[in-house]
Amino acid sequence: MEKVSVFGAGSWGTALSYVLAQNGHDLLLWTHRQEQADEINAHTNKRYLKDTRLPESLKATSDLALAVNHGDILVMAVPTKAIREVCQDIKKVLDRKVLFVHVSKGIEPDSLKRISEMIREEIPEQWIEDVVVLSGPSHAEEVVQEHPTTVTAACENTAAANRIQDLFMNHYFRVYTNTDVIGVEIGGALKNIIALAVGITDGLGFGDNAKAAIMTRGLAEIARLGVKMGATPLTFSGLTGVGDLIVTCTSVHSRNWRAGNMLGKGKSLDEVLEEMGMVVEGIRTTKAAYQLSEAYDVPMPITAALYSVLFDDVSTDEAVGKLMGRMKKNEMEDLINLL
Ligand SMILES: NC(=O)C1=CN([C@@H]2O[C@H](COP(=O)(O)OP(=O)(O)OC[C@H]3O[C@@H](n4cnc5c(N)ncnc54)[C@H](OP(=O)(O)O)[C@@H]3O)[C@@H](O)[C@H]2O)C=CC1
Ligand SMILES: O=C(CO)COP(=O)(O)O
Repeated sequence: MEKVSVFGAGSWGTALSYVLAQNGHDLLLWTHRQEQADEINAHTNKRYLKDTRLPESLKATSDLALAVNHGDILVMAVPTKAIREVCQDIKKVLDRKVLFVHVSKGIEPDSLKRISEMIREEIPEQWIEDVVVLSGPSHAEEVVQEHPTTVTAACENTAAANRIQDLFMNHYFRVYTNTDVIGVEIGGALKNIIALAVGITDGLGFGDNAKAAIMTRGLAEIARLGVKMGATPLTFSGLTGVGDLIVTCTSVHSRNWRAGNMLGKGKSLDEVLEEMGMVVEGIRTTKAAYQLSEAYDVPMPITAALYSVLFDDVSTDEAVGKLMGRMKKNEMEDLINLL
C-alpha cells in the first residue's frame, strides 16, 4: 500500500482516485473547494461524474498542506493552466522528496513547456524523486464504470515508471510503461487539437471520410513535430498516440470533440466554453502547438487551420477550403525527407 495524494477533483482526478482507493492505497484527494470536499466525503461528485458512487475509502480535503504532507506520491490532475499555481502552493509546504505523477494533457502557450517541465521548474529539484507521466485513451466516465482501459506510465527512470504501473494497475485498468516522456506528453496534448478539428467537420455535416482524413493527417503532423522535439517515432503508434487520438476523436465523452462539434454548428468560442463547464485543453494547446510549429519549423496545416478559426476569426468553411486546396504532396514526405 502506498500513501498517495491527488490534486484536482474534476472528472479525471476523481476517476483516478476511484481506481487508487479501490486498489487499497491510502489516498487523499485535494480540491480547492470545501463544499466539493464535503460532497466527495459523502461519496459523490455529481458535477463531474454524475451517476457514480465513490468508494468509502476515497477521502477528500480542501487543506492543501494536509494533502502535501500525506502523500509519498503526489498526482497532479488539474488542467494545464493551473499546474504552475498549484505547484507553487505545494512548494510552500513540501519539505521532503516525493514522486510526482501528472495526468494532464496540454502544453503551455508562449513558454512552450510540457507539463513535466513546468513541474520541474516550479518544485525545487531536491524535493523531486522523479516525474512520471500517466497518459492514454481513457475517459473518466468509462473508468468509473470499470470498463477495460489501457494507459502508459512514462519516465526515463524505469523504476519510477514501474512503481506507478503497480500503483494504478488492476483488473479494469491496465498500465504499460514507456521511457519516451516527450513522445507521450506531445501525443497526449496534441490529440486534443485533432479532436477539436474532427468535431468541427462532424458539426459541419461531413462524414467519415473527413474524420479519417483529419485523424490520419493529424497524427502525421503530431509525429512530425514530436520527432523533431526528440520523441521516438514508434510512440505515436502506441496508446498515447493513435490510441488517444481514436478515443478523443470518436467518443461522445470527449470535451474537445464536443466543443469542436458546436463550433462546426456555428456557435462562437465564447458560447461553446460557457456551455461546456469543463476544461477544453485543445484550445490553449492549439496556440502552443502553432507556436511550436513555428519554433521548430515544422509544417502543421491542421493545427494552423484550427488556429485561424479559433484566434483569427477565419470561418470553418474557409479553413476547410484552404486545407483541401493546399499544394500537392507525397503522402510519405516525412519518410522521404528522412532518407
Ligand atoms: N476527463 C478525462 O476523462 C481525462 C482528462 N485528462 C486530463 O486531465 C486534466 C484535468 O481534466 P479534467 O479532470 O477532465 O477537468 P475538469 O474540467 O473535469 O476538472 C478540472 C478540475 O480542476 C479544478 N481546478 C481548475 N483550476 C484550478 C486551480 N487553479 N486550483 C485548483 N483546482 C483547479 C476544477 O475546479 P472547479 O470544480 O472549482 O472548477 C476541477 O475540479 C486535463 O489536462 C485533461 O486533459 C486526461 C485523461 C482523461
Ligand atoms: O484525454 C482524454 C481521453 O483520453 C479526455 O479527452 P477530452 O478532454 O476531450 O474529454
